[in-house]
Amino acid sequence: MQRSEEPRTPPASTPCGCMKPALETGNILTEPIGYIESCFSAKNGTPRQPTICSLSRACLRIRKSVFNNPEHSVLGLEQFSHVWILFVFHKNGHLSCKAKVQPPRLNGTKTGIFSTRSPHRPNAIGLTLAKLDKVEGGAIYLSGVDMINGTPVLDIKPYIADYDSPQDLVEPLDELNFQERKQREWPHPVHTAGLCEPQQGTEGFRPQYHTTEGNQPEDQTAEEKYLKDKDSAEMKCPLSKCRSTTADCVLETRTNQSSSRDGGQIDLPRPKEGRDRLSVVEGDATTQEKSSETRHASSMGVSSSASCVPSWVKDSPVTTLEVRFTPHAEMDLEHFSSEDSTGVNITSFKYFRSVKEAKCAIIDVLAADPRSVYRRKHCQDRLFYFSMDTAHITCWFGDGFAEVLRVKHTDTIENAVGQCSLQSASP
Ligand SMILES: C[S@@+](CC[C@H](N)C(=O)[O-])C[C@H]1O[C@@H](n2cnc3c(N)ncnc32)[C@H](O)[C@@H]1O
Repeated sequence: MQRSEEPRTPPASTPCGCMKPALETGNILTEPIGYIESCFSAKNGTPRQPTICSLSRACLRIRKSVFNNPEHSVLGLEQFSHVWILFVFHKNGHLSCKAKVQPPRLNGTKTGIFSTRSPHRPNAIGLTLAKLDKVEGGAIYLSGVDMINGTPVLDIKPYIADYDSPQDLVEPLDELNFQERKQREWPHPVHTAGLCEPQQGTEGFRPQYHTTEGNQPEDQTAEEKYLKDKDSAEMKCPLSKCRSTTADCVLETRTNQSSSRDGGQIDLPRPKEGRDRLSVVEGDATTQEKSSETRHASSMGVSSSASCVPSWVKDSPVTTLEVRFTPHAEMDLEHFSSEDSTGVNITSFKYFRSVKEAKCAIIDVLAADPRSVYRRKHCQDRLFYFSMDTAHITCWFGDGFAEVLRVKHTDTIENAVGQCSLQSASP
């Protein structure tokens, strides 16, 4: 990482001479709330994002050193379907990072670190949205993860679509809107009271297009927010194809979330009530507010509640691969399943529930091409190995496909390695 003129750690004392507590300077000593137990033992072959492999499972046990009664800390969490996980990329190998990186999806082209999800960042912190399968005591069972076994977890937070997900997914910014956004002048700095405010840099500036009218989510009642969001979602969606589906999406989200909220402070209307309510609100909304919102949205090319991504994320130059299994590999996989004395089918997997699941997970991982850019470009003829659960997979890549050659139990691999080292150690 390059050194800048500024000290890396902000001074601990303020202009008035008083000492700033570590928290105020952004220096916090973290303590993992737990460590991930996951089906991935190494970085190689671990999905780059949680959405790649929905069958990748993990468990997080809240440590007793953090809370005497870990189960108290996860009370109510079971009512949510997904959770954000903040974790440390503890296997980065080094703490350095570069300002520009080559994300695998860009296949060699560089872009700024902060426009990527690269693990090699100034603070090696990862963020994953995982599916919450169940909560048992102080243990949280997850699926759709991209973290390796032993990953230290700093925090978990419930995923709340209303807060965390812009409702309308739109196409990438077209060139015209992109240029317009680049040239757009930012408003004057917003000065906040207090002696200890940041003095320089872009802190304190707010891009206009992020400013929304009215209250922040936390200040609103659930109903206000429901009605406003619903209203604006319908109004702002710039794509006609979104327009027809937005209402149902929004209602669906709320239907799904209503059970979770019943346990909390927020009480949302039931779907039917929601629909009835909707028509009333549409009539209530002031034309003035609507038109200014619409104008603002169209000047940006996107609505203020919409999200957009660059085309390299959406349509990566790296193609999805076809995944094949040799007959040998198919046979290997079958060996993971057997019948116990009572005729019940059992598997020797820890996380997968069947051979079929394991096969699906392997396909998901390989279809996304898990190779690094370097490997993709310079080591095409080399075998690729990775582990998932108790399976050690050997494969190779051809033009547009990946072929699984062998699937062995990790125990047999470890035994073989152990025997080799014993042999080489013997005189
Ligand atoms: C591209 S990162 C994305 C992680 C997270 N979803 C994010 O956006 O911050 C995912 C990759 O990080 C690597 N990884 C996972 N757990 C790690 C750990 N504990 N230490 C270092 N690298 C890790 C794996 O190679 C995985 O493919």
